Amino acid sequence: MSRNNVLLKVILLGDGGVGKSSLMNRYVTDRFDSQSFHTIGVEFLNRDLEVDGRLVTLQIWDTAGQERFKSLRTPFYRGADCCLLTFAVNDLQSFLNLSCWKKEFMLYSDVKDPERFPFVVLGNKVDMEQREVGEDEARAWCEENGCCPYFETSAKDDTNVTAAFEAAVRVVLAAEDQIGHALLGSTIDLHGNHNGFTVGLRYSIQ
Ligand SMILES: Nc1nc2c(ncn2[C@@H]2O[C@H](COP(=O)(O)OP(=O)(O)OP(=O)(O)O)[C@@H](O)[C@H]2O)c(=O)[nH]1
Ligand SMILES: [Mg+2]
Repeated sequence: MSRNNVLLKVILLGDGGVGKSSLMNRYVTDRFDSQSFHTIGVEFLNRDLEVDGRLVTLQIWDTAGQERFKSLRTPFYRGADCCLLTFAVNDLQSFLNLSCWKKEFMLYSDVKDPERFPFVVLGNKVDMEQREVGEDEARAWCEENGCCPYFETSAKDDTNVTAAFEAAVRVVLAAEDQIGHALLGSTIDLHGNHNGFTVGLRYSIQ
């Protein structure tokens, strides 16, 4: 891949257990683990892709959703190009908490243009029969919050996972085309073996 790739940082936020790590792992490694581990701190993985003829390295930052790890995740919000607000459709509280996640992101990310910052909302675990959040309800929240794109996903069944990450790329590229944001390929070496890292550990969800 050319050295002039665009490097985009997207960050997954949402309550513990909604499936952030599972979505990232499904997208990057095409695997799903039903016995997942809570994330502690942050992890990231890179995936190269082509969207609408543009080569992109998507750097996906996966954060710990549990409240007690707040101080470990917030330092990594800066520099994000898009925020993927995630809830689980079978967990009403995780949906109600989307506003808190958005606020936390805005507080710590220090984005230059808060009104225009791109968010994408993911309603995960659509494979589950017991829903607590309807699609209409979720879409209404997105409408009221900057008309952000909404995707109903399943990391387990691989439903809409690629579509959601590609949508994140599209909204960032569209916004950057408008403001002439700098390409980062010349400042970061993406050609080594540094395809991801972990800050912290994981532990088993009981
Ligand atoms: N049925 C179903 N289960 C899922 C799905 N995505 C994740 N899970 C399960 O939900 C649990 C939590 O998933 P994680 O990906 O670890 O959740 P997380 O949001 O990363 O949680 P934290 O790291 O604590 O913030 C695990 O048991 C996963 O296997 C999905 O789409 N469908
Ligand atoms: Mg996790």
